[in-house]
Amino acid sequence: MPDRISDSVPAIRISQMRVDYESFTAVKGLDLSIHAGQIFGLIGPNGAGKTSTFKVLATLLEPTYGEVAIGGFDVAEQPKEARQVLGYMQDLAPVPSDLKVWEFLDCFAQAYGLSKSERKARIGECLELVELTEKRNAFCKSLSRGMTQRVVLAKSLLHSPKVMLLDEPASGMDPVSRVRLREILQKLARDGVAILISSHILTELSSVCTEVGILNHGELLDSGPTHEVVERMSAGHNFRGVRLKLLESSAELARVLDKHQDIFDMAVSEREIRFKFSGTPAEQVALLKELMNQDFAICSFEEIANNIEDILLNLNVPQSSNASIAASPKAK
Ligand SMILES: Nc1ncnc2c1ncn2[C@@H]1O[C@H](COP(=O)(O)OP(=O)(O)OP(=O)(O)O)[C@@H](O)[C@H]1O
Repeated sequence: MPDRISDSVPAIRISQMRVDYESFTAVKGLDLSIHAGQIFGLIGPNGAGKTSTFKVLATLLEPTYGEVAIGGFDVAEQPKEARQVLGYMQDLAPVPSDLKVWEFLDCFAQAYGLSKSERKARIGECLELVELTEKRNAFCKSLSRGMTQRVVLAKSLLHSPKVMLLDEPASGMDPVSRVRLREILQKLARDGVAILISSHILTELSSVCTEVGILNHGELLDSGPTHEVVERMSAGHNFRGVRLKLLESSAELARVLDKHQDIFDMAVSEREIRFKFSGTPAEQVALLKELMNQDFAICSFEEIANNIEDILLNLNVPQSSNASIAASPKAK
């Protein structure tokens, strides 16, 4: 098959893509271009439309509207060709527990049309890449969740794809596997593979991605080099993020904080409270003194920098009953 990816043809091109589920629009007019060698991180809270976007790119879901091409092949009109250039690692992909690792990989290698000798060599290379060579004869069911994720990654790489789609690949991985994943992605990118990755582990994502995009309610709010996006999204904020940790239930303290006029967007969990504080530094000192004078078991009071995690936190308005929220700074 001719290699259609070049400097002028993006590896992934999404133009005005919309995804509707009956009357609900999950993705609203998305535009995105990702080139060979790029690692692009799609960041967004639950329900932002990340998986819907990945499913369209992986030819598993037709977009309602718009044009989507992988390696120059339109996913709706040339899905077979597109599939040959893409590798898709879905969020927590199941693996058959009664197969050995090499048998599982061999099934997919056969489906990709590799000959017996090619299959053997390629399975060996992919297992080496994900550092699971010694698990070749192990049963899939005996692997940890992190190792299973790495086997799924090896499976997605069997046909040497030019485009990799990884939806939440780090979920379930231990820290060592995550570092390994980062190294593998960087190596693939150096070899010219275009990578689209989504994750909730944002610190991991920002350190590996060349660019990021912030998706919320199906709309791309911003995209570009990571530090530029963080700067733009944080610009004009006249508040600081604060995180309080407690040794006891945070409910009573949350009630006190909720009455404070400079505190908003409060998110409360069992022993932690996060909120935004719009007061001056002197007012922050006064708040801290006031809290210390009361009988709360506060073990830390920490300012959270405006990083990509805060941006996501700002977008992700909690809906659960254990979170109380005020949408904007309270009127003074
Ligand atoms: N088959 C479906 N039918 C109806 N609505 C759906 C369907 N699949 C997804 N949705 C809705 O579309 C929206 C986007 O879902 P999607 O899974 O793409 O988001 P996401 O960013 O991947 O979220 P998460 O991180 O929770 O997986 C959500 O509101 C979801 O409930």
